[in-house]
Amino acid sequence: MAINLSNTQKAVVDYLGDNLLVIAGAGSGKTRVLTERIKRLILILKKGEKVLAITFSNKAAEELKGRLVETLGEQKLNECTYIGTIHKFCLDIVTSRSSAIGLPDELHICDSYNDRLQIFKEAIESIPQIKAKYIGTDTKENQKKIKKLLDNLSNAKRNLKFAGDYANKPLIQKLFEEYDNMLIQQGVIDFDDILRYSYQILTERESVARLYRKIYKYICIDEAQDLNKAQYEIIKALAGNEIGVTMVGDPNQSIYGFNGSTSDYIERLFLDDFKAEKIELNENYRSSKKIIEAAKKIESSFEVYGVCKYEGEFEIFNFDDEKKEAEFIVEKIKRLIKNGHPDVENNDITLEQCAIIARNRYIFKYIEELLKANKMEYTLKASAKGSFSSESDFVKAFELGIRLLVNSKDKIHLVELSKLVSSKKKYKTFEELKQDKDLSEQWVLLLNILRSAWAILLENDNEIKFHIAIKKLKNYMNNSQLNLDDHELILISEDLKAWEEHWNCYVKNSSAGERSLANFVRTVSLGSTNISEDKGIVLTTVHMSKGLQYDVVFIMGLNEGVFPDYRAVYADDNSKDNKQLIEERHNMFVAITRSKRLCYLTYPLLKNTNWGVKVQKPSRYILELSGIK
Ligand SMILES: Nc1ncnc2c1ncn2[C@@H]1O[C@H](COP(=O)(O)OP(=O)(O)OP(=O)(O)O)[C@@H](O)[C@H]1O
Repeated sequence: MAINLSNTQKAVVDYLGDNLLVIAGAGSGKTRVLTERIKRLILILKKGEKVLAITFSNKAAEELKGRLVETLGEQKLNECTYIGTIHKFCLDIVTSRSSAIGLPDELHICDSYNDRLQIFKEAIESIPQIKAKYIGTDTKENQKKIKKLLDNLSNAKRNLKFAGDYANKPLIQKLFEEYDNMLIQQGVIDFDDILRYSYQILTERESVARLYRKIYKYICIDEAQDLNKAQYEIIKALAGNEIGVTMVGDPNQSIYGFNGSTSDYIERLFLDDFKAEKIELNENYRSSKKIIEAAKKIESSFEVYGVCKYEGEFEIFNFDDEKKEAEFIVEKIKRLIKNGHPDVENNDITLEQCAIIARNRYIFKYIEELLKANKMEYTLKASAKGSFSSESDFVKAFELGIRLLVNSKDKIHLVELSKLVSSKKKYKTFEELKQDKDLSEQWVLLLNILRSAWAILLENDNEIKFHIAIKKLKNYMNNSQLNLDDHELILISEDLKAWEEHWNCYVKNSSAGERSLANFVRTVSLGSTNISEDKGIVLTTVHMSKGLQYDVVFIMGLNEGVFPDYRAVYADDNSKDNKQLIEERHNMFVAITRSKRLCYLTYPLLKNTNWGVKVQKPSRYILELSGIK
C-alpha cells in the first residue's frame, strides 16, 4: 500500500544539509522515513560510495533491507548501502584491520557471558595480590565479587577505557591487562572489545578512517536514543567533519541505561558536536485514541498531532492469582480471533497480530503452559542471544567442533567439548580429542560421524559445503547402531534444522567473496543469523518489543516490583529524578505504544512464591492509568 508522507516526514527525507537530528515520537513513522531518506541519499552518491545505516538490532536491519530491496533490487542495495548493527559494522573494521593496532589477524568473538567469566576467573587466579585483596574465603560471596569486578570492567570498556588508563590503580590495571591478554591468547575478543578496538583503529590510524570516509558518504542511525559512549564516539571518529550524519531517536523510548546508553547523546552532544539541524516528528500513525491517551498519561512530554480515526480499547483487569490472569488472556485472545473487532482492519484478528508483553520473561510461566495446553502457537522473544544453543549433545558437539576448526587457540570450547564426550578426559588439542577411540561406544560412533562432517566443512573454504555436512549428520541419525531414543532424535533434528537456517541466512546476507567458515561463526556469534520469522502470538519482554507493533497488546504482570522493576523501586533514591525509575517509565511507554488498536493491562493480586503465597500491590502505572476506561 502506497503511503503519502506528511510534510514534516518529507522535510526529513529531503534534508540535504550536513547533519540532522530527527526526534521522532512513538509510531510517527521513523522506519518509513528512514527508508525514504536512504533512497533519497542514494540518488546523490557517486560511483563506489555508500550510505551506512546503523540499526539497533539485526531484526531492524532485516526490516530496512527488506523495504529497500523492494524498490532498489538486491544488487543496487548491496552496491549503495551497508545496513547492520554497530557491532556488525565494527567487527568488519576489527577483523580486517586488527594488525593496525597490533592484534592478531584471526579474531573470534567470545560470545557467552560464562566463557568470559571463566577467562576472567583465570586472570584473577594468575595475580595473587588480586586474589588476596578482592576475593575472600566465602565461595558464594566470591562469585558475587568476581561478577561485580567483571561488570565494572565491561563498563570501563564501554567507556572506551584501556588498561593503561588505570595507571593510578596498579592492581586493576594488571587485572585488565591480564584479562585482555588471556582473551587474545585464545584468539578471541569480547563484545565490548569489538567497539573499543574499532574506535582505537579509527582514531589511531587516520588513513583507515579516511578510507572509510571515502566509501561511506552518509551515516544514518536508527534508535539513536540508545547510543552509549563507545557507539557515539565511533560515529564521531568515523564521520570526522566530512560525513553527513542523520540520527533518528525518541528520548521517551530510551531503555538501555544499563548498557551505558543515554538520550543525552542525541539531545545534547549531537547537536553541539555536529551542529545538527533538528526536526521533530510528532504525528502518530499507529495507535488508536485510547492508546495515545494512556501513553500520554505515562509520559506527559509525549505530544501527538493528528489523531487516528479509531477509538480503540484500553482496559485494566486484576485477578486472584497468576493462573487466573493467564486464563483470562488466553480466553480473550480466542474470543478476539473468533469475533474480530471493528477497530481492527477488516474486522479480522489473527494470532500473529496479538502480543503479550511483560517486564521479564519469568512472568510468562503460566501463560506458556496454557498456550501449549490449548495448542495455540506462540513465539517467545526474551533474549537477543542464543545463536549457539544446540539442545542435543550430538549437535552441540558438532557446533563446538566448528568453533575449534576456526580457532585452534580456543581452550574454553575444547574443555566444553571434552566434558561432553568424556567426563574424565582432558585433551590438549582438538585433534587429540577427534582421534580418541577410548570412549564410550556411543561417542566413538558419534565422533566418527562428526569427523566426516567437519572434514567436509574444511574441504574448500571458498565454497563451504555446509548442507552436505548437515545431510551427512541427518543420514547417520537413522543408523540403528546409534540407539538414540525418540526424544533425542527430535532434538537432533530440530537442532540441525536450526543450523541449516543459520547457514541459509548467512548465505543470503553475504557475498561469495567474503564467505568463510570463520566469518560464518562470527556472524552467528553476533546473532545476525538469528532472525527467524515470529509465528503465532508473540510473547515478548519490553526490551525485545522495540520497534514492533501489534493490533492487540496485553501487558501482564503489572505489579509494583515487577513493572516497575524492584531494583528501581527499592533504589535508595526514590525521587522523580531516579534514573532507573525514569527508565522504567520509558519501558511502560514502549510497551503501551506497541499497540495499534487494543491494549489490555493485567495483574494478579496474589502470587505463588518459594516462600508461600504473597499479596501483590498493583503497579504504580495501574493506579495512574485506572481513570481510563
Ligand atoms: N505518512 C504516513 N501515513 C500513514 N501511515 C504511516 C505514515 N508514516 C508511517 N505510517 C505507518 O505508521 C505505523 C508506524 O510507523 P513506524 O513503525 O515507522 O513508526 P516508528 O516511529 O518507527 O515507531 P516506534 O518508534 O514506536 O517503533 C506503520 O504502520 C507505518 O506504516
